[in-house]
This record gives sequence, structure tokens and C-alpha cells, in this order.
Amino acid sequence: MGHRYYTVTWDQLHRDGRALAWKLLPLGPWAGIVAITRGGLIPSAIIARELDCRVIETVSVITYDEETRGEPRLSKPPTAAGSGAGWLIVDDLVDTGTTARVVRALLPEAHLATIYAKPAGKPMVDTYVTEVSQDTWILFPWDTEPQFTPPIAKARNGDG
Ligand SMILES: O=P(O)(O)OC[C@H]1O[C@H](OP(=O)(O)OP(=O)(O)O)[C@H](O)[C@@H]1O
Ligand SMILES: O=c1[nH]c(=O)c2nc[nH]c2[nH]1
Ligand SMILES: [Mg+2]
Repeated sequence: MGHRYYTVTWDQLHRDGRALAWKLLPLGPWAGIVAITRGGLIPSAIIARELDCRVIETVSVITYDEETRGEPRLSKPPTAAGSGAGWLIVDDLVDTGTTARVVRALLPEAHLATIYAKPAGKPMVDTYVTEVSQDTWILFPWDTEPQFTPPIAKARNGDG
């Protein structure tokens, strides 16, 4: 796919999630969080805990099959957030901004926050923590597991 990988551990995700909560705290109070499933679920839990928010609603937009992007399909609309006024939409990242655009159209008055952002999606986000380049694929801890890696000296022989 011609991209590099950026591996995010549970520790780092927790730290970055809390950094996002620090940015969002002064922008509240929040009526509740709308988590974009599934990637936004764990970030939403971290942020809800830090912001002392107990209301979490979900919206489901299906855009990707693994690393291949298709047409966005709304599979579960939010039911409790009205126009989105006072609500916080949370996702793990914006890439092309396609998912965020669909959810923003549903909740035009909500504040949209992600932990990570790529340049193409950045204009769709109100608050984020870390930017990565467009050709970076972020590997989240729920999509990965620790495994053996060969010594550098041996790996070098393979692909220069
Ligand atoms: O800005 P975009 O180009 O739309 O990409 C970002 C979206 O893609 C991923 O979700 P995905 O569709 O893979 O579903 P998942 O959250 O269930 O893994 C990620 O969690 C974001 O929601
Ligand atoms: O796990 C993921 N990492 C990414 O970088 C990405 N971009 C869109 N969807 C994504 N999912
Ligand atoms: Mg997602």
C-alpha cells in the first residue's frame, strides 16, 4: 500500500486520550459524547472518565474494509443528540475526513474531536492531539499484538 506504520501502544493511547481530555475540558460542559464506532469507543471511554461524563451515544459509519476505503454507509444514526449542540463527537482519528464529514452532517452543532489527525482530514476536526503524515497508517492496540521481530543485523540482509 506504500505507507509506513505508526504503532500506538495501550499506554500511549491512554496518554494521548488524556491529553485530548485536557484540551476538551475548558470547552465544556458537555451534554454527552457521541462515539463513532468502533474506533471511537475506547477513546470515548477514556475521555468520558476524565471529563466526568456518563452519557455516551453511538453512531456507526462504515467506510473501510481493513485498509481499503469504500463509500461511507450510515449503519446506525445517533438517536439522543439532536442537532449536536453541547455534544462531543469522538473518534480515534481522521484520515481523509470522509467519516467525520458524514457524522458532522448528522450533528452540525457538535464539537468533533479525535486523538490523531492526517492532513486531509484535519479541516473536519475541531480538536485533536497528534498529527501524522497522510502516508502513515496508524496501528491501534486493539488491531495488533506483540510478536517476535528479528535482530536488526538479520533483517537488514533481507530488504536492505
Ligand atoms: O477519515 P476517514 O478516511 O473516514 O478515516 C477515519 C475513519 O476510519 C476508521 O474507521 P473504520 O471505517 O475503519 O471503522 P472502525 O472504526 O470500525 O474500525 C477510523 O476509526 C475512522 O473512523
Ligand atoms: O487503523 C487505522 N489506521 C489508520 O491510519 C486509518 N485511516 C483510516 N482508517 C484507519 N484505521
Ligand atoms: Mg472508525
